[in-house]
Order: sequence, then C-alpha cells, then structure tokens
Amino acid sequence: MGEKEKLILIGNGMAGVRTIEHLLKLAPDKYEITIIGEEPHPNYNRIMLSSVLAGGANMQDIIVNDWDWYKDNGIQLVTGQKVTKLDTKLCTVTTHTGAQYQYDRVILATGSNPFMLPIPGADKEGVIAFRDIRDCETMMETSKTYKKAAVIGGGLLGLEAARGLLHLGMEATVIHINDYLMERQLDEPAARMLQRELESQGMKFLLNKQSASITGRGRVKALQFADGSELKTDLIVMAVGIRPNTELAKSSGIEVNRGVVVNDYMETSVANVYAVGECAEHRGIAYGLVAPLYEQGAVLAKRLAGVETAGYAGSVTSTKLKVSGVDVFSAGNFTETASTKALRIQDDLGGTYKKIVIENGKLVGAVLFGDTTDGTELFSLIKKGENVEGREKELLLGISLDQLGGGNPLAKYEAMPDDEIVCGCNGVSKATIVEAIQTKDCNSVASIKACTKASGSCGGCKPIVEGLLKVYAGDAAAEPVKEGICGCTTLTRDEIVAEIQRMRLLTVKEVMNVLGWNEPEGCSKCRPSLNYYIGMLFPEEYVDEKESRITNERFHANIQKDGTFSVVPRVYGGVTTPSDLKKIAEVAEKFEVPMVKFTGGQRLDLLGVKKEDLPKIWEELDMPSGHAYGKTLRTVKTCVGSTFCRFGTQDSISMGIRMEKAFERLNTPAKVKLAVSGCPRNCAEATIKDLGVVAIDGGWEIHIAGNGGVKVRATDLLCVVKTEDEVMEWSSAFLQLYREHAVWNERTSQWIERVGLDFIKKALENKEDRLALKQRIEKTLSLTNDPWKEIIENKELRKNFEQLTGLEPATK
Ligand SMILES: Cc1cc2nc3c(=O)[nH]c(=O)nc-3n(C[C@H](O)[C@H](O)[C@H](O)COP(=O)(O)OP(=O)(O)OC[C@H]3O[C@@H](n4cnc5c(N)ncnc54)[C@H](O)[C@@H]3O)c2cc1C
Ligand SMILES: NC(=O)c1ccc[n+]([C@@H]2O[C@H](COP(=O)([O-])OP(=O)(O)OC[C@H]3O[C@@H](n4cnc5c(N)ncnc54)[C@H](O)[C@@H]3O)[C@@H](O)[C@H]2O)c1
Ligand code: SF4
Ligand code: FES
Repeated sequence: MGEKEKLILIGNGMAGVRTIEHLLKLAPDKYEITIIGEEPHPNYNRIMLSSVLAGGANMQDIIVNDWDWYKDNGIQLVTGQKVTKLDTKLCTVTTHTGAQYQYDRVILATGSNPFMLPIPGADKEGVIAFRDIRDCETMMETSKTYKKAAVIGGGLLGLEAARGLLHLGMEATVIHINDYLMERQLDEPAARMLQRELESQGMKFLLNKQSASITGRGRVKALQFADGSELKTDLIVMAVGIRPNTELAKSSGIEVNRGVVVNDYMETSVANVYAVGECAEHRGIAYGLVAPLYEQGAVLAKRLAGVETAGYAGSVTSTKLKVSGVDVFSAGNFTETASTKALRIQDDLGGTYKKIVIENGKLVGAVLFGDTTDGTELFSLIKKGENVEGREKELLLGISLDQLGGGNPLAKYEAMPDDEIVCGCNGVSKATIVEAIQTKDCNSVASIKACTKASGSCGGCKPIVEGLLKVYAGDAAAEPVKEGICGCTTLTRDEIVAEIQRMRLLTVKEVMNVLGWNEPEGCSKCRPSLNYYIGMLFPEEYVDEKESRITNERFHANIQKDGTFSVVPRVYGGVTTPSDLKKIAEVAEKFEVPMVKFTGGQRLDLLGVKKEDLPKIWEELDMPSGHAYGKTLRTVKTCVGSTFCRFGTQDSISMGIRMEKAFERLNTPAKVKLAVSGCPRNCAEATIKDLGVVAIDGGWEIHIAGNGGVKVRATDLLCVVKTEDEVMEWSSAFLQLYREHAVWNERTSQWIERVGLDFIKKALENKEDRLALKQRIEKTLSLTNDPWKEIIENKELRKNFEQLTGLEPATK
C-alpha cells in the first residue's frame, strides 16, 4: 500500500467531525488524519448546550467523540489551538502557537461566530454570547452571584438561553427587535401563543426594542435602549444571529461571500481545500442547523473517499424549539406570498395552532404550536415535494397523516425509503435504525439512541423512532419508557394522581415540591392539570387556585382575537323566555355590544365586550354563567321532543334541562358537551357529543365519547335504559368515571381511544359502582358556585378580577 494522503480538518466541531466519521466508514485507510480545534474539548454536541443550561443534561452527556475515539481511529488531535494561517500554495496550516502541519487535502469546518452587537459597552464583563461550553459555564457561574439576566434576541437561541437562565434561578428578560418572537421560524399567531406560554413560565419580554448601549463600571449594570428607557441587569447574553467564520479562508485567498463558497461537492475555489458546515455557503445559503450540515458532510466524505455521489443539492430545514413544556415546530417556507395558499386552525382554549402552506399543489411549509405530533410527517411531505392537491384539508386536520397507510398507522414507516433521514439532528437514516433493531438487538428508543444517536438531541424524531420500533422489532420491542406529563417532571398522570391521593397533597406548590418538580414554577401544562387533579380528588378541602387556571377560566369569558371578551349566559336546554331575551337585548344595547350571535349550543353570545364591562354586564344580566370558556360542562343541546314534535317519543327538552341543571359548573378534564334527542331522527346531533341521549320507544339510548370538532368521532352506545332517573344515574357515573381517569385536557373522544369502550362498560356495569360514582359527582357538584355571581357579590374577588390584565396571567 502506498503512503497515506494527509488530511487536515480545521475545526473540531459537529459538521467536520461528522464528515470524518463517514469517511472512516467509507475509506478507513485512505488518509492520515489530523484534527485541529480551537476549543480545549473533544467534539461535543453543541445543540445540547441548551439542555445543559436547562438542567436536562450535564457536560459529560454531550460529548459525542471522547478522547479515546480519536486514538482508536488513529487521528492526531490538536486541541486548544487556533489555525491562524492556511497557505494553499505550500499546503501548510499554522496554528497560533506556530506549530505547522503539511496537508494534501484540508477541510475548513470553522463554524460560525455569534454576532455581537457593536454597541458602546459591549466589551464589559458580563456581556457574553451563547455558543460554546465556556459561555454555558459563565452563565452557570454568574447565576450563583447575580440575579438579573437580559437576553438580546428572541430567536431560537435567545429563548433557549433565557429558559436556561430561568432554570438557574435568574430573572430572564428577552429583548427583541421585532414585534413578535422567532419571526424567522413562526408567523405572528404562533409567536403570540409562544410568548404567552413562556410568560407563564416566568420569562419577561421587551418587544420592539433597539439596544443602544451597555452601562456599568467594568461589569454590566444596565442595558439602555434607543427610546431612552433602560433595564437593570447583571448579565447580557447576545443571541442576535450568527455569521459564518470565514476569516481564515478570506486571508488565504479562497472565494468568500457570506460564507466560504462551495460547489455541490463542498469544494472551494482552491484545489484540495473543502468547506463544510456553518462556515460554508452553498448555492447562496449558509445553513445554521445541523441537519443540512450533516448532509453536506456525507457528500464530502464520499468525495474524499472517491465514492461516486450525486452531490449536495441544498436542504429544506425544520426547527423545533428545545424548551420544556413548549411544543413549537416550523418547517420549510411558512410565509405567505401571492403564489401560496395557507390553511390554519387556531384553538386558543386548547392552546394549539397549525398552519400549512401550499404552493402549486405542493406542501411547502408548516407551523405548529402546542401539538407538534404531525411535524415530522409534514416535514417529510415537504421534503418529498409530492402533489397534495385535494388533500389539503385532511393534512390540516391531521387525518391523512393518520391514514397514509390506508388506515394502518404503521404502514407509513414501512413505506419510508431506507435512506430517508429520520433524525435530522444526528443525520441518522431509517436504514441505520432498522439495522440497529435487527442486528444489534436494540429494542427500545433508549438503546437505539445509544447505538445510533437518533433521538439524542432535540427529541423531535422520537415518534418516528417509536414507529420504526413497532414495525421492525414487533413483539420484541420493549415497553415504551413512560413519559412525564410535561418537561417539568418524569412522573406520569397516574403516578401523580396516586401520590396526591396517598400523601393528601392539597396545593399545586406542595405537589411540585414534594414530587421533585425540576422546574419550581411548573409550566402551563402541569399547573392547570395539578389544579384539576387536586380539586377532583379532594373537592371539600381544595381551594381552587385561580392563578393555575387557563386564561379564559380566570376571566370567566373567552378572550377574542382583538383582546375583547365574549359573554354567554346559561340557557338551560336551549329554552329561553321573553323576559330573558329582553334582558339580554337591553344589556347589549346599554354596553354597546358590537355583536349578538346565536351559538351552535343554542344560546346567545355577546361578542366584543370590554374587560372592564364584564362584571357590570354579569350583574345586569343576573343570569348564571354559561361556562362557554372552561374545561367544564358547556351545553346540553335539545331538540323539540314530544312536547311539540309529531315524531317525538320522549320529552327531550325536560330531560336536557334536568341534565344541564344537574351538571352545570362541573369541572372536567376537558370541555364536555351533551345533547338529548326526542327520537332516533336525532335532530340534536347527540351522536357527536361527549354524552348523547337519544329517545327510543319506551326508553333512552345513552351514547358516549363523540366529538364534532377537528377530529370528528361518532359516539359509542353505552347502554339502553327505561327511565329518566336511569339516564341520570348512568350519565352521572360516566362523567365521574371520566373525571377520575382522564388526563387533564383529554376529551372523552381521546380518552375512550386510549382506555377502550370495554373498560368504561366494565367500570359502569355494576349498579353499586355506578351509585358510588354518582355520589362522588353529586358531592363535588354540591360544592360549586356560579363564578359570575361570586365576583359580583365578593368585593375582594371583584377587585382582584379588575386587576387581571390581558397578558400577564395568560396560559394556554
Ligand atoms: C446553544 C445552541 C443550541 C443549538 N441548537 C440547535 C438545534 O436544536 N438544532 C440544530 O439543528 N442546530 C442547533 N444549533 C446550531 C448547531 O449547533 C450548529 O449548526 C452546528 O454546531 C454547526 O456545526 P459546525 O461544525 O459547522 O460548527 P461548530 O460546531 O461551531 O464547530 C466549529 C468548530 O471550529 C472551531 N474553530 C473555528 N475556527 C477555528 C480555527 N481557525 N482553528 C481551529 N478551530 C477553529 C470552533 O472553535 C468550533 O469548535 C445550536 C447552536 C447552539 C449554540
Ligand atoms: N432549536 C434550534 O434549532 C436552535 C437552537 C439554538 C440555536 N439554533 C441555531 O443557532 C443559530 C443562532 O441562533 P439565533 O437565535 O441567534 O439566530 P437567529 O438569526 O435565528 O435569530 C436571531 C434573532 O435575534 C433578533 N435580533 C436581531 N438583532 C436584534 C437586536 N439588535 N435586538 C434584539 N433582537 C435582535 C432577530 O430578529 C432574530 O429573531 C441559528 O442558526 C439557529 O438556527 C437553533
Ligand atoms: S329528534 Fe325526533 S323528536 Fe326531536 S325534533 Fe327531531 S324528529 Fe322531533
Ligand atoms: S431530530 Fe433532533 S434528535 Fe432526532
């Protein structure tokens, strides 16, 4: 064998070392490899610095290639040295210590430099970036002595930094130049939802702010803004974007634009000099996320190994914010133009938002907030670029994603091409994962992570890894590892409920303290759910914690898109009276309510009410709250029934009113809608309700767990009974069973899919059990009050209510 060629990698970071890993697989003996890195560490996962800061990992966990890896692969590693000269004629590289190395080929993988705003005072102590281990350590050290932190830049990096600083016990204020966050990844509605969620976690924001200077003697004391205002702070983290690190290439005469210009084979303008990663610019784009950089690395490794490759053709990117308790996903081109069509659904109550963008019949972009389960599959469709015409609405509703395999949810994993990248962060293909399952006995997500690195960084690919496990490991797949209810805990809903009950934990704070929450303030997922679980278990002792409720429940009204509210008084069974109608009309006129509308639940909605008018309107209406805003009983829709309808077999109206009077004000895991129809013609549409009662000759059918919303589900028949009292008995028992077993925010339609109809039937088949459940629901109901009345009659409550602001308490 001839002498090995000398290959030097400049930059011991993610893209460069990944290229070498590939190369070693393709041509292990072709090169004598030297890696020179400025940082004093072996290659580590920069992505995971956010997790280190937020307490989810320690420094040891993020090492990708330890010192032994370099030794074992015969690589000469030079750390702590910056390459200051690249002589492309003599083919040498020189480091800042004067050490010189000869090369046959050299790769530039110098990454990016964080952009530091060139404002007066930016050189003061306490002004840092967030790019490497040293920055992370500085933040951790600073938090031991100082309390106030400011992060300039409300992009991915800035928000992850601010979340980490909160975790370290600092007050974190994000200063953003734009009027909404993450404008490079999100549209405005999603960004607003994100901001509310982060505010509920304790993060503060100053939007539309231009930083002008930093004051302080030696160490930073305050950040001053162009509008003359200032923020006192002990630490400033700049996260306002990055610039490709091209210094070395430029000084060596290599063509540089924004980044080091490369062709499809990662070759620069100079022979035998290559560039890969964030420092490279390909077809005008310098990427800032690892997935495309790894694709570039795979191409370069082939080129260096002499293996034929089609070349790098550019990438579509997707991002996921790595902040616990927040699910945000963005992919492709999500901005609207003259040639695109956008479809969106926004559920302010459920705290979810989804937008898809179509161009020339193809899916080109998506933004998801709150529920990102469809993210990976939408991203895959964007990358494939296949025509989705006619399926747009299904994609929006997530229907076709469920049914990509003709109803078999696992078929899509089988159909996935072998070379499709499953884990973008770590560049792991389907074939690699399947090989790990089939030949390396990997039977869990954890073992696949250990073996292939898939799912080890942002976690966004975990659902696909789980899907592949189901298909390719089959029965050998280990039980999925249980997941906590949110990022603040590893405990499941059932474990938490059991512990609350066992230890009689009576406040949200107590639960979080005793059960070792890793975020002391919790987040907007766990706080309202704990509030619900404690109230469900101990209705007599528990004092409802208003601050742990979702925004609309704190206002007892639905917040509208313009910041006004809607008022919906209760109209039992949809039956009103002339005097109530008059009252509503008078109030609407007096308070100049812009719109009065009939709702789908057979009542009247006063829309566009100002916050300050809410208590006054409730007082004048003197009607109970219709609870149109909460996780509680909403409406009982009724048809005309036997009183007037010639087909009616039973009195659906009186049955419906009896049910509404019995169950109003009931706290439930998610909203609950009921309906009663007077005959099987079912005019009240009872078979798409959470609980639907349909009259038949000589009795009633009780249907459960339907839904008419985003994902339509027809009810299952629970039982047939003869009398109205039996309807009440079964309905009470069913609703209490749901209250006691469902996960907070889980609709009955989702709950039944999880636990199965058989479980519910079994739990209710025994009369004694039914009566026990009925007794428990009645106890709870006897302790409820009308919230509007409470506020009107209690001065303290009214004062507190009047002090509530639109943004401050906002949770999903
Ligand atoms: C906190 C944080 C979180 C992130 N999270 C995500 C995420 O969730 N998803 C995602 O896709 N991306 C994320 N990124 C971006 C991702 O980390 C980068 O895209 C990736 O690390 C770039 O790889 P690279 O090899 O091009 O550069 P780097 O990883 O920065 O490596 C470049 C290396 O070269 C060294 N170097 C530079 N110049 C010289 C020189 N002259 N001589 C010797 N050595 C030199 C540098 O010291 C550095 O070690 C995150 C970044 C940060 C900072
Ligand atoms: N989860 C992830 O995928 C993740 C996490 C962290 C970092 N990253 C990557 O790291 C890189 C750096 O992230 P980033 O967030 O710094 O870059 P970015 O360019 O995505 O965001 C910078 C943000 O700072 C704002 N900004 C610019 N000038 C400002 C000013 N003077 N005052 C206040 N705000 C200002 C911009 O409007 C922008 O939203 C990016 O490539 C990013 O993709 C990714
Ligand atoms: S469901 Fe039957 S009883 Fe009720 S309105 Fe329709 S036809 Fe009449
Ligand atoms: S896609 Fe981020 S860990 Fe796999």
